[in-house]
Formats: sequence, C-alpha cells, structure tokens
Amino acid sequence: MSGAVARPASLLDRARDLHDRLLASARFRSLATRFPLTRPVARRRVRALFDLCAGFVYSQVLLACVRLRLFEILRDGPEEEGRLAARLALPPESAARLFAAAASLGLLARRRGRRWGLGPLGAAMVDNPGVTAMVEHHALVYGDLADPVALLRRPRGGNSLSGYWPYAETAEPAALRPDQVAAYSDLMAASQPIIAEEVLAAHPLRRHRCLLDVGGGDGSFLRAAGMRHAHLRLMLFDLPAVAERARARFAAAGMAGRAAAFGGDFTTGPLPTGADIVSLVRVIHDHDDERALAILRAAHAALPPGGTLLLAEPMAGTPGAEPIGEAYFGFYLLAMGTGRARSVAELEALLRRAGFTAPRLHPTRTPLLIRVMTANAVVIA
Ligand SMILES: C[S@@+](CC[C@H](N)C(=O)[O-])C[C@H]1O[C@@H](n2cnc3c(N)ncnc32)[C@H](O)[C@@H]1O
Repeated sequence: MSGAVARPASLLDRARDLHDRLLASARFRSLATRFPLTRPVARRRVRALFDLCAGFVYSQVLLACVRLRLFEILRDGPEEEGRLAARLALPPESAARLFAAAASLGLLARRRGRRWGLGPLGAAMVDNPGVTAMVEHHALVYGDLADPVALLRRPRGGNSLSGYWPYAETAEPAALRPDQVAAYSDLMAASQPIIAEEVLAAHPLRRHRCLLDVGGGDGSFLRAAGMRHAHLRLMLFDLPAVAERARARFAAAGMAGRAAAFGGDFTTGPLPTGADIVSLVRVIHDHDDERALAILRAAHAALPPGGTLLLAEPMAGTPGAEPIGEAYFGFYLLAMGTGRARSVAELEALLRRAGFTAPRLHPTRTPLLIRVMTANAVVIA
C-alpha cells in the first residue's frame, strides 16, 4: 500500500471523470457521431484511435519503401508506374498497392500520366541517413515489443535491444570488443549531423576553449563542433573500443592534432581534465538515476569551478511531443534494460544533486528530437 493520502477530487477531476464515463459508453459514442455539432470531434477521435491501432502497418509501409530504395530512385523525378514496378522487381498489382499506401501517408505523391513522385515525407527521407538507419533499426525494436505485457512483467533486460546496446547490461562495459560496439556506434553517427546542428545552434561554443564530449561515440559531434569553431580544442571520452573508432575518425578528418580520444568507463573512473565545457549528448537517458548521477558527478569533477555542463537529449513532457518521451523512449529504454527519458524538472534535480548550479533550458529548433540544458559547476564544500 502506498503512503499517499487520497485527496478529495477537485471540480475539474469530477468533470473529467464524467467526460471519461460518457466516452466509455458505446451509446454516447454512437449519439456523438449522429449529432452534427459533436460529429467532427467524434470523427477525429475515431481517426486518432485507428491511427494508434494501425501505427505498425504504417511503419512497415515506410520500411518497404526504405528497403526498396524507393525514395532514392524517385529523387531525380517522378517515374511511370509500370517502369517503377519493374525497377523494384515487384508484381504490378503489389507495386500499385505500395504506391497508393505510401501516397496516403505522405511518402509518395501521384502525378499525371500514371506517374509517382516523392511526397513531402518521402522527400524528407532523401539524403537522410539518420532516419533511414532508424527505420531499419526498428525491425529489432518491434521484435522486443511484440508482447508488450510480457515485457512489462518480466525483469528488465535480456532482449534484442539490450544485446544491441551491450553497455546497458554488462558489469564491465570497458571490456566490450570492437565488434560489440560497431552497430550502435554507426547508428548514432548516422543521426548525429542533425543533432549536432540543433545543439550547436542552441548553445554556440565560441566563448569556450576546450570541449570534452563524454560518451562521444565516434566523435561525430566533436567533428561538427570543431568545424564550426576553429579555435576549439576537442577531447572525447567513451568506452575503449569506441574511443578507438573516434581516434581513427579524427585522424581521417585531419583533426588528430587538436582532438584526443580517451577510453574508459565513465561510471567508475575519472574523466580527463582541462576542458571548460563538458557535453553529454544522448547519454544520460540511457542510465538509471544512480548511474546518471555518477556520470554527472564525474563530469563535475572534471570541470573547473564555473565550468559549463551541456546536456542534450530528448526529454519527457516536451510540449507537443509527449508520446515521444513517454511512450516511445519509455518502451524503447524498457526493452534496452536501463534508463528513461526525464523531464526538465527531473534533470534539474539530478544536476543540482551532482553539484551543478543555474540549470537552464535552451530553446532548440526541433525539441521533439533534442532539448538542450546547461548548468555551471560550483566548488563542493
Ligand atoms: C546513445 S550513445 C550516444 C553517442 C553520442 N553522444 C551521440 O549522441 O551520437 C551513448 C554513448 O555512451 C557510451 N557509453 C555507454 N556506457 C559507457 C560507459 N560506462 N563509459 C563510457 N562510455 C559509455 C557508449 O559507448 C555510446 O557511445
């Protein structure tokens, strides 16, 4: 039994209860669709519910388009239906079914003369390796979510996703081999350009001199930061096998002279010092509170007094994007075995517990993808 004391329902709560009871009545729903004034609302609700039921089908239409490289084929212009079906090696009826389905979802658009071109969402998939890689990755995610009740009931971990992100479950992440970190590092690198653009626009680094990116993957974020700010020194910390990949990428980009990569475990060992700003991009949401706090404390210890912490990740309760934090990341990270998307208030509380002050949210262009907070290191007495 929880220790919470039940409070009497407010007027608003009682109005909501009545509203829920009405909606839960099949008779009321039927009346609402018949009555002209309530019909538009009733229709919108039916549509929203249908979309929830059909979400998996819609994403499989997208997966078919990605696997058939349909968006790349159409990037140079519309194509006649029969020729397109032949290029995809699909029977004409199946191809027509796919094209119509994709058009209904905004992925393709019907053109004159039985031709098909890109729809607005299909056009957004062109030259977008990050989303394309995520679409493929979701085959794994949906496997783990096939029985959601079993997922909720069993102890955390032991799923395909925890194997894909092996640091989530292992007691010795620093011992992970190069082949165990390759797939997730590539997936992260594919989506990093858009993330880096958002983060660097939200908190420009021109007044900083040295950036340490903790959990920095193959260094894609640092390379983007370094290209924008020629004066900036760059340091990366990640698991040894991942840091090795970053080192090779820095060398290939001609940045070896100004970028150093360090390998280790950020939950146990100290981080390199010397930076006046430490970034954690898409890192904290991977970890439960205790480990998240250990990482933030390590970042604090690595910074000089007054140094800046930059935390960037998708957050729970983002206005207009609630299902992304709560439903998508909620269930994704459940299957992965650790972590959760946190609200701004929860992150603020963690930052303060780790010794940071003045936590602040910076507006980003696409908050549903990434939000950015900064805080300052203070001396702990
Ligand atoms: C979700 S990825 C984010 C990578 C990168 N920051 C980005 O946004 O593309 C999390 C990163 O944290 C690293 N990581 C996880 N556990 C770690 C640990 N215990 N010590 C050091 N790095 C770790 C992973 O290797 C991975 O590169």
